[in-house]
Amino acid sequence: MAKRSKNDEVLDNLHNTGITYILLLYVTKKVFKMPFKVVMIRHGESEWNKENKFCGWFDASLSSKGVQEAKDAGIALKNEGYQFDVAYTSVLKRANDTLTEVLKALNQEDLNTKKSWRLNERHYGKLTGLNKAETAEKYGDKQVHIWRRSFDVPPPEMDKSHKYYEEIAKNYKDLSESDIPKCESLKMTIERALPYWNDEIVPSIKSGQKIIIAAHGNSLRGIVKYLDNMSDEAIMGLNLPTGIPFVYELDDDMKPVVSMKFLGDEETVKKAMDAVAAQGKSK
Ligand SMILES: O=C(O)[C@@H](COP(=O)(O)O)OP(=O)(O)O
Repeated sequence: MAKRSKNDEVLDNLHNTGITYILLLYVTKKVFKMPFKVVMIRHGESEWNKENKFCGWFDASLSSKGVQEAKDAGIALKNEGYQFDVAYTSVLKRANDTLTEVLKALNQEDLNTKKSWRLNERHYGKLTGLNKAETAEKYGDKQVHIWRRSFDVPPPEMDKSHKYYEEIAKNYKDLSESDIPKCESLKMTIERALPYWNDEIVPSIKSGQKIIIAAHGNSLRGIVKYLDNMSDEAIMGLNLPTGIPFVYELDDDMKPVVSMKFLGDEETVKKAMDAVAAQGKSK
């Protein structure tokens, strides 16, 4: 029999420890019915949130307030003892930079991070770059509410002559032209985000990895609608605040045991949600 080296023994031990760990995790979860915890966060305030502009796939940076919100979110998570095994985010700077600040606060700057355009904000089409309150003055509060919050009415399409078309398209050279939306309703956003949730994120949750998702108002509303099985009407009333993490606890079938528990006091969260709702109203 070939002589086994010290390295072989160390590798065997590591392997066995890994298997024992996974088995223990599985048994503990089964016996004590421990749910899986998932943290989600909408990015901190962006420059375009600050200017109250429809942003969508435009790659706006965080405002200084947004950077601070992200740092505070990291501290709140740290105080609750959170550590993660993998992070998921969109390909947009405002979500990436929020995640970076959160991970810095957790001393986890080098965390395995996966980015996908499927977690991007919904594409706001022709509305991209317009001020939300001015658009409400022009088209009426009701129409803007439909564009912002209806389930399946998309905003008007962005064509190639749009001011921001090139600036957005240059970042998606790897996507086929048919994959780049011209506009998206929440329904269309869910249709492209859910395959990523089911094929990439769910297997990672089920394997016991602790995960955080840093994304956007509407890509997260889409995931929340799906998880909580919310009706098309109910989702219209949900406005996610910037930079406040929220936690889901999911059972083995990925059904929520605890839904959307914010790491922040109730009044602050409510105020921030009301402020997001008001962004689409004429002054
Ligand atoms: O695209 C945008 O303007 C906002 C959401 O806008 P509303 O749907 O709340 O108007 O997206 P985010 O700041 O989360 O990336």
